Amino acid sequence: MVDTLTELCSKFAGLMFILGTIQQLVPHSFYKRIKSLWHRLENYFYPYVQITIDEYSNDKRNEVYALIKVYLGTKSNQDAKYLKAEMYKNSKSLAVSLDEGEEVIDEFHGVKLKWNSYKETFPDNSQRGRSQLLIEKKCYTLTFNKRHQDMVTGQYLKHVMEEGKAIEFKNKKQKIYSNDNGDWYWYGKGMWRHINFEHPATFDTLAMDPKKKEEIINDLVAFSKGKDYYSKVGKAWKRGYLLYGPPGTGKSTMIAAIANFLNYDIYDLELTSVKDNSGLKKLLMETTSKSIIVIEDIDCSIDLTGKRKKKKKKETTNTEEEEDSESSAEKESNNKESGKLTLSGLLNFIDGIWSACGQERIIIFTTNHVDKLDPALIRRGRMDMHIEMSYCKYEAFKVLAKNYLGIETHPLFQEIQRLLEEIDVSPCDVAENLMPKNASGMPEVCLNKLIQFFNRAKIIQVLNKAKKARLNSQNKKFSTKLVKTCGRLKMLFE
Ligand SMILES: Nc1ncnc2c1ncn2[C@@H]1O[C@H](COP(=O)(O)OP(=O)(O)OP(=O)(O)O)[C@@H](O)[C@H]1O
Ligand SMILES: [Mg+2]
Repeated sequence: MVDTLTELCSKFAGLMFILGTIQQLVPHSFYKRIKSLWHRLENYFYPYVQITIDEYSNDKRNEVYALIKVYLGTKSNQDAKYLKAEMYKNSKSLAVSLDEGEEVIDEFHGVKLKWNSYKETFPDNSQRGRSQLLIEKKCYTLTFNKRHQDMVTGQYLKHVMEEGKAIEFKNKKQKIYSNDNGDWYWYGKGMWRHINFEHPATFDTLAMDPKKKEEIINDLVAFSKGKDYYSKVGKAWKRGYLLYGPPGTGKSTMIAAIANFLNYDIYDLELTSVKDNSGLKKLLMETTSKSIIVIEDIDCSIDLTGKRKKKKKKETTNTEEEEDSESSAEKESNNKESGKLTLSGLLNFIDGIWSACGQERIIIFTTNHVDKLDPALIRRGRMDMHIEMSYCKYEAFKVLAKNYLGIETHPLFQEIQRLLEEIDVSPCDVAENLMPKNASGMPEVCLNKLIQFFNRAKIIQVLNKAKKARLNSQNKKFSTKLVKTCGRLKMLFE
């Protein structure tokens, strides 16, 4: 097909020249007839249209050209002989593209489309007098049959752009941003500074109940594919997750796993560095789509409950929904009066009208004390999914054993399972004990070390319970003795 096309092109270029000559020799009416006949012939013999996409348009890099380049890089493997490989600054992997002079045939809905890559060089006339420089002009051409013009301009080019964007997004290096500007080694201007995000956590390495994990993954997939759904129901395309649980249970690790799963950037929002509500709004406006905004340890970041508590005292009969929304006048006076960050400012940040200034965003709060948080902050709709990160149970232990020791079963697993049912230990502690100190005797050595750790933890937990029980004891003399004994025993085991 391609050879025939090229041949036809050169023949018709010759015929165009003949037509030009005829125009000068014959009367105008006769020429018009010839021309109309010519068009019919042309459509019959050469029914093709060509679209050219230049690398630069109005002296600016043409984004369409860049996306086509990315798209054709994935199509070129079968047809083209000469390819180029380049490493871009913010890309995770090498980008392959068509070399100049190459061509690729793409197929869309059964229609064949021909792409060509060209490069022209010509002298730069603006540099008169000096040794002349050469200017390079690159472009792609897309050639297809005229009868598919609507499909190509309506659907195919849109498809190329979307695919190009998706490939570009998959290859981009993730970044983590911070508003804590005290750290000089972060890059960038404006309110956020960034560095590359290279955390290795994934859902495969995250130790937790497999059912819960699957539920979270499904939720994330539904969210990332939910563009049409969100616009259909009229909701801003964002989702809130509250991660709560004791220290070392994997809340921060989960955030890294989510970011890696979706390939999103992270905005680590340090509330103590935010001056006031308008500062928070500005920060929000500087975040991009496809990102995760994280507020870690929300319970101890800042005292956000004061104002609301006062308000709650005033109101006795309102519903929760009414409690959430302060009247705008009251809000304004609150902000002006204090000139600082308030709970209503944070609520507006999460789901006020400004929160829709970017799309496809996830907001995550983490806390060790979920009961300390203002209910308005974490109500469903704001924090859509509440995820408890709990102490390590047997299923989670198996994931850690696989990650750290590369084993899926072992005779000592039974003992470990029994102990895990009796004690509360964080995955962080289990992981620490599974880390081999040297290569000898693995994995036996590590598992035995873990069992010892569990036994110690069990005794400490029993002693702690006994200590607490003293409070309820009527016999003061006995309880004081018990506390002393517990304290001594605890010291032996810690
Ligand atoms: N569920 C888990 N799966 C895999 N590794 C975990 C898990 N929980 C903890 N770890 C390990 O323990 C370390 C600490 O975990 P992490 O920082 O995620 O805990 P956290 O819940 O955020 O704790 P904190 O409440 O103190 O912030 C991690 O580096 C990771 O190696
Ligand atoms: Mg953490």
